[in-house]
Amino acid sequence: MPTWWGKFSAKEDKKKASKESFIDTINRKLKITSDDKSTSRSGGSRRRRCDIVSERGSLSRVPSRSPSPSTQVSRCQSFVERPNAQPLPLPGVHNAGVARTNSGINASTRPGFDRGLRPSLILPLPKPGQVSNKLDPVDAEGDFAIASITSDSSIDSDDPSDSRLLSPLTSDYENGQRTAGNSPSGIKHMDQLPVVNQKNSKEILKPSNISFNNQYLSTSPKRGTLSNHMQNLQIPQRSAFFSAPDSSMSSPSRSPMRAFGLEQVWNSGPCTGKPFSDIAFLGSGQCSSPGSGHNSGHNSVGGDMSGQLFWPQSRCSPECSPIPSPRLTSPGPSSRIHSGAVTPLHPRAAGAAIESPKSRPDDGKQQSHRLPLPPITISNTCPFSPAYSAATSPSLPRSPGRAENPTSPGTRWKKGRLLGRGTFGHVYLGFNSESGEMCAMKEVTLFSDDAKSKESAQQLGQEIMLLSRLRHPNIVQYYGSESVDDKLYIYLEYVSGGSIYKLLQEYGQFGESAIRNYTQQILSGLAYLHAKNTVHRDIKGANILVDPNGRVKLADFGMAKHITGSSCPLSFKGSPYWMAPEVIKNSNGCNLAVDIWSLGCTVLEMATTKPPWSQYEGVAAMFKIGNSKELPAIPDSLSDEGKDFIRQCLQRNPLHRPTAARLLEHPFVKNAAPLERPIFSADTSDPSPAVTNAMRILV
Ligand SMILES: Nc1ncnc2c1ncn2[C@@H]1O[C@H](COP(=O)(O)OP(=O)(O)OP(=O)(O)O)[C@@H](O)[C@H]1O
Repeated sequence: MPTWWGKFSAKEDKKKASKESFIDTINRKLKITSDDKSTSRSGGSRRRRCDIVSERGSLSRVPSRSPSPSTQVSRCQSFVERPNAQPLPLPGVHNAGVARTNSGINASTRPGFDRGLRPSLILPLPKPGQVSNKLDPVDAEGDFAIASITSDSSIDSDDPSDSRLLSPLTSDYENGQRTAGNSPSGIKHMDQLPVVNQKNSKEILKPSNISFNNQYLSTSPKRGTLSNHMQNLQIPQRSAFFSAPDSSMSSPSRSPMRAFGLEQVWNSGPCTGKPFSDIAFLGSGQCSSPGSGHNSGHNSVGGDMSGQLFWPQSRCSPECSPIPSPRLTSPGPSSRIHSGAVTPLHPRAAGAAIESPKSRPDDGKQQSHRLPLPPITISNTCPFSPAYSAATSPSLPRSPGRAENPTSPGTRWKKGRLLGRGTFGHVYLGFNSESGEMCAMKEVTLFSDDAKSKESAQQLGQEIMLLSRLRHPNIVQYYGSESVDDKLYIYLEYVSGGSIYKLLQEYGQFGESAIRNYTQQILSGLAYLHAKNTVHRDIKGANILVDPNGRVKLADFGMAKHITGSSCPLSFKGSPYWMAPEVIKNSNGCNLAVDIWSLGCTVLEMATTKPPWSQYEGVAAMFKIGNSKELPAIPDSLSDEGKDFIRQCLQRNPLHRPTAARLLEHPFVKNAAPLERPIFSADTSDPSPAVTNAMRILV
């Protein structure tokens, strides 16, 4: 006769079996080594010291940060790329340790998986001659573009194939890109990027000798010219140890939500109460505001899932927020899941960190490639003006042919205040004193003695590779890059309004009109991207920037991937709350459709300030996304069109999700009214109603 206990046990067993099944799925995907973890932890504290120094040297206001007991950082990790997976612990086993707050439990004291997760995969550093006989520009480029050691999809690194896929919209920008050139004056190709010196593990990266497994890469869209551009940059062959986003070696990234490993899942808050971690990669800032547009990078909590799978309970202002860093309290929405080791602070880190943010000394330059000139602003930049044309880019890199000011690039762009911190480094405002123009300078410090740095270099290379091929008003424009000492600078279009995430934190949820408009612009960017067979894989509020005119720009292409097949094995990448179920479950699907799911989450984020299922934490959230058949709650305040749009995006079967181009026809975005912005007439005899009203009040 069954007892109450027997019934309870049966029920529990059933639940457990369900969880185990889900966990097994994750387990197959996530395989990380404890070595990485310990490295990351030890690196974390050092990283903090570095940041302190760095922040002192910066003119930017820097948010105060409390010490984080957790230092583990990880980067996106594909499950399938971890051949030596450790078995996942069952959720129930560790639930006792679940805590949302910073418990102070650190890696060394945390019981459980650390001991069980012995390093099972130690990837060797590349040897100088390792792949010298495998030089294949196509593959090399592909490696950079795919950055996946497991993907079946081949990389179509040249754009001719892309052009065949271009929509009319795409073509406009593609043409623009080609006529203007991918390499505006002074823009540094990948072949000019710093090279990881593999000969001496202690040696700082020198621009002249960066090599990624002796393969070369060029951002040039023309393969035929690769050889002419590949003097310096060498990239890893496929499956080499530093295939950035998909590599089994985690990136030093700080952004927590992009990638994660099993260990992180189970050592995360829900399981252990482990607080959020910092990332120890030099140059990667300790942002305090998750996803905030300024000085926060986005949130980037370190790699542990505790930092990745908690929705922030408190919000921080973008700069110098008095609120404790979300790293300590929550991972922030833009966190990516990470796995693997954290780069320890390089001995030279402090020196590098204390440099003046005001300007870069020219005498330290290893290379003096001509920098791209600041963008030329052209008229009609307001996307909401009736005359706005999608084919009109607000800013274009100057013509490569311009010969003015052939001096060192450092004399043109001066590093200004800190705009934000991301996975790979700090983003500063760049100012050209000659022209008065601005850009966003992403600064990354590269060291050769750390696998994560190398992986970061590769991932940045991928981002550069992808971005340099894109030209669209709703995608942040890449201007170029250069190396200075052991730093790599990437120059991007400056988008001053910050991220959607930051705006949501500061001003609350958006009205439907703004949501429609922003969604329409995001979709335009996605339709362009998808037409080029490129999937962003990290669409979320924190990665979408807004300029003062309300123009929306997709940013942060560190997770993006160019695919040629109709589908390829999905990598476990992204930010969990925005991650499509098929990604969590690692089932086959249409890769491009993962962005559509994330877009649906982002629409919900704009409407509620939070992504769906943010009420769940850690594994529970992933379980919900991956296994539940439910739709997340859609606010009643949204119109029926809005609700339908979200439902279309959040279809669990990726094949059922409409394409971005199709969604542009959805009434929710098709009927989007341009945001009103009063344009004052120069004729003072006819003041606008707003001015009249203000004068009336004053009188
Ligand atoms: N073009 C830009 N204009 C203005 N601010 C920017 C720009 N690019 C980045 N930022 C700021 O810097 C922060 C970090 O940038 P970004 O997200 O590109 O870095 P990342 O290292 O790729 O981040 P992640 O941690 O998501 O990988 C952003 O949140 C934003 O605040």
